[in-house]
Amino acid sequence: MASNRNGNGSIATENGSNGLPKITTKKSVNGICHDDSGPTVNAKTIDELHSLQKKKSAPSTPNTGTSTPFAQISDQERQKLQLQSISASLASLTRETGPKVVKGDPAKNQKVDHVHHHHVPTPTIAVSDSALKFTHVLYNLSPAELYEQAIKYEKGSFITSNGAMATLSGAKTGRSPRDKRVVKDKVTENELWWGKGSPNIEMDEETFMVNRERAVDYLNSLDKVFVNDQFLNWDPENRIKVRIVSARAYHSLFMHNMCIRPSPEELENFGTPDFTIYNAGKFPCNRFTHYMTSSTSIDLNLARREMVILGTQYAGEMKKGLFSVMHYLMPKRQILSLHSGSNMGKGGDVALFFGLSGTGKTTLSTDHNRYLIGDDEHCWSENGVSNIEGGCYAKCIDLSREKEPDIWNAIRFGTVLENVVFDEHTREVDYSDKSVTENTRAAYPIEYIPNAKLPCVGPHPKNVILLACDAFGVLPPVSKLTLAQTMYHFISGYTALVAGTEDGIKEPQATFSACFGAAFIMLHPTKYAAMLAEKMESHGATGWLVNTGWSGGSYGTGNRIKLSYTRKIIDAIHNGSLLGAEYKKSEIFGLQTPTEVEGVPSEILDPINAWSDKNAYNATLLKLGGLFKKNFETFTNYKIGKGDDNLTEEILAAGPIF
Ligand SMILES: Nc1ncnc2c1ncn2[C@@H]1O[C@H](COP(=O)(O)OP(=O)(O)OP(=O)(O)O)[C@@H](O)[C@H]1O
Ligand SMILES: O=C([O-])CC(=O)C(=O)O
Ligand SMILES: [Ca+2]
Ligand SMILES: [Mn+2]
Repeated sequence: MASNRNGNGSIATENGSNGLPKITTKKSVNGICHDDSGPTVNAKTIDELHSLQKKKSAPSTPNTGTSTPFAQISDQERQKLQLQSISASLASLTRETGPKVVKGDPAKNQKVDHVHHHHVPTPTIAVSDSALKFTHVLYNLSPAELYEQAIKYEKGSFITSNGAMATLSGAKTGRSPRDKRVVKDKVTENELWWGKGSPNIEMDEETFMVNRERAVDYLNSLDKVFVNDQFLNWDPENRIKVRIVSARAYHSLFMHNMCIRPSPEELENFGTPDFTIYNAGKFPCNRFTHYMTSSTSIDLNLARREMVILGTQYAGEMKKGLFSVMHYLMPKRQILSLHSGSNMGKGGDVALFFGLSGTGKTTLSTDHNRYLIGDDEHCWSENGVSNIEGGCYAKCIDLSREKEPDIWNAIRFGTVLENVVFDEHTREVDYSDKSVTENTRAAYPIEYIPNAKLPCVGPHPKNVILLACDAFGVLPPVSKLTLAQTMYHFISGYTALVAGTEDGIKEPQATFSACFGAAFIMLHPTKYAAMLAEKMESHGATGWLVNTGWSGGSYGTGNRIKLSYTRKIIDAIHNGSLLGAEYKKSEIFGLQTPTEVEGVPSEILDPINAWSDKNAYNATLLKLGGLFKKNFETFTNYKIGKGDDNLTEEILAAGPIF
């Protein structure tokens, strides 16, 4: 039983007189007793040990060349300018002083030496508590740092078994389109789309400033705020610099993942942002303020290049708010902004996937056999397509490893998992659980998808796929479109909205949303449609309508078309085989429907065959046709494109006829 550690030479045992091992210690050479002989730690105190654990981040890239305005300045000077810029973002516009802005975590109790504060001698009467206060800025933290912040300070933040960070977005688990307002001024009054059908609900400049000050005051009242400086758009000529000021590590990590991440060098030379978001999250707007109809307000001021968020913590609001900004800025440069996914085949063929929320943009653009350019927001310029974002935002309700392996594997360290339910002990996520919401989401950097195309740009699209999740179950699983039909369906933007993404919608229902994203467009839909028609025509792209919704009956009776069938249909579009298939023309909608698609049962290709009640099918088809017609009435007075009226007339004739 006696143990021997003679190999170490410090303790030897032998049986003593009482039967117990007798402990003898071997005298060491210098007379000092060691309890181990391994290498010792290079610290004399615990504090010293802790300081050894963290080494300074790699210093910013060496200053070579003189091309940048910052090239000649010292590190200290650059830090000062950066802090000055953030301080300017956070400055109150109604008070002359405060808060003082300092970089770093307040919990670390560092000495506040590099304070930036304009030293205007102020009469004592103007001194306020807010002027005396420090706001700590957590600037472009890393995912690991943001995890620690979230877990320490934000209730509902947990690490799941796959390494992702689970968070709760609070009372709002989807966007609030009825609370999104745009400042109507001399310029935007004429430039933007206002009135019926438009997402742009007006507010005035004065009210915007009231809300802005409310958000800034709230953010400054906190011990610390998060600031992200990042980019939008992978097209280097049309890149936009954005700054996001927020109250939560969750929001900072979400935007870290969703926007394009600057390199350390790009961050050094960031300068002044082109657009700033003030996200006050849970802090509500004031119902006594003009225009406010709830405690939530998302306010866009294009002249000031600012957005204010009050009373919602749903992170998608920031992503889609910036998308609206791009829908304004890009068309001014003759660039088309698109609510679409995009991927590219090995041979360089690019496809666009349009569709409203939940129709399959992310699911179908994430394709193991193709390069992912992006899953949700793109630009189409003279040079081809470019992703606006640096990450993906996938729905994860009922997510399965088998059906969506790349998305499944992208959920790991660094990924934000919104509103999912997990086992309290194992921390394994149950993707089928809708207890918090149906709209559970994963936000991950695009490089988490193994075949992401980096940089996220590609040549001109060959196929333009319009996705509709038809809850009526009467649209064919796939049809080939003429250019006029493509425009008709693009302007209509039909789907059966799947529950959850827009706050308050619980059941699928037929929805029309112009350009497959009326909630985000800023100009009249026909402006985007004309640009799309022009681009598709000059680059010879083919339009397709794919129903990712119901077959064999409406929602409730039929079933959603199997994802594996839809994937086969998409494959046949990509590889060109569907272009040469045999087609027949459908009733009412006049859609060209193939009679065969490899890997898909032919009886579902003509939807009537999948319905047992043919009369019900015909009645439902007519009903949907009527809804399309009625929706299109608002567009009949608009002309599309320049020159003659041919395209406009063709588009009007490309809808259902009965
Ligand atoms: N036949 C099908 N085709 C596509 N998606 C399907 C199909 N059947 C079921 N689904 C499911 O529908 C959902 C499609 O959601 P997806 O995230 O792709 O939407 P999205 O168009 O990207 O929306 P958003 O703009 O809100 O991000 C996924 O959960 C997917 O698993
Ligand atoms: O904005 C969101 O919350 C999700 C999304 O992508 C969309 O609705 O199109
Ligand atoms: Ca998506
Ligand atoms: Mn989207």
